[in-house]
Amino acid sequence: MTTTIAPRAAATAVALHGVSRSYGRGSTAVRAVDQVDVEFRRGTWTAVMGPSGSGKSTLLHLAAGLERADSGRVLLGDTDITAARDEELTALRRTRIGFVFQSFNLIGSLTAEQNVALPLRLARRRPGRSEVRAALADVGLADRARHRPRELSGGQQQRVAITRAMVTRPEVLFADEPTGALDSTSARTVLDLLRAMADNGQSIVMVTHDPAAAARADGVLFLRDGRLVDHVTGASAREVADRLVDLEH
Ligand SMILES: Nc1ncnc2c1ncn2[C@@H]1O[C@H](COP(=O)(O)OP(=O)(O)OP(=O)(O)O)[C@@H](O)[C@H]1O
Repeated sequence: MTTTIAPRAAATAVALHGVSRSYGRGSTAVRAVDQVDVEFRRGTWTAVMGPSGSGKSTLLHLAAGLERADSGRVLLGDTDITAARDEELTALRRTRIGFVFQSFNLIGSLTAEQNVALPLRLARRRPGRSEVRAALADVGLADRARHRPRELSGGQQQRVAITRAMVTRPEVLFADEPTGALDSTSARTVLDLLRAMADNGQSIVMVTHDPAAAARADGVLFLRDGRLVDHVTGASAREVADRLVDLEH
């Protein structure tokens, strides 16, 4: 009989070890992320919060391989992405990572289904229309497949953007303020979708300013001045808001 022991890294979707990133030089240098150690566990949804300029977006970009660390190591599963060459990083971002933005970043001249099919085309896969339609139907947009972004509400556009990010079945979905441009009803629809995805085992890392959004995640990390200062699980929106106010003073 063979016993398979899962490697330790299998439980970790993304890990940052001693990661730092500065911008500028000399007296104007800013240490946006300062010696951060964190592990994002597979199948969990983590919110990243902190005052403005605390390094949230930089941390997200480093974890997603959109920016390179000055020092330290970033591991996606057991792949050290800090050691990856540019073309490896590009390939990895196309296949193993999904990213959604506050401003949706859909291509205005393409329909919803063409936007969703794009990552498959970039990964040189011929997208089947039924696969794309089914993915849109899963997020309640079966009847919007032929619409262009300007013909969709903000919440619908963000659901298309999430579907596009997920179509390659990435190991981790990164989201930078995914509800920042939405009214509260649309925001709730998007958060419900992210919650359902996490409940299905999707790893999600999300930057947000909204305590109500953070409270939907499994855990919340708090940054201040580029450093990780706290981690809470099971906190209510009020508790998250209170913690944030503490950090801003
Ligand atoms: N490309 C850049 N060039 C120079 N400085 C930068 C750059 N990107 C970020 N910074 C600086 O790094 C620090 C962290 O920025 P970052 O955008 O990561 O913070 P944040 O917590 O996401 O902020 P916000 O909540 O306002 O979006 C800030 O002081 C910012 O001015």
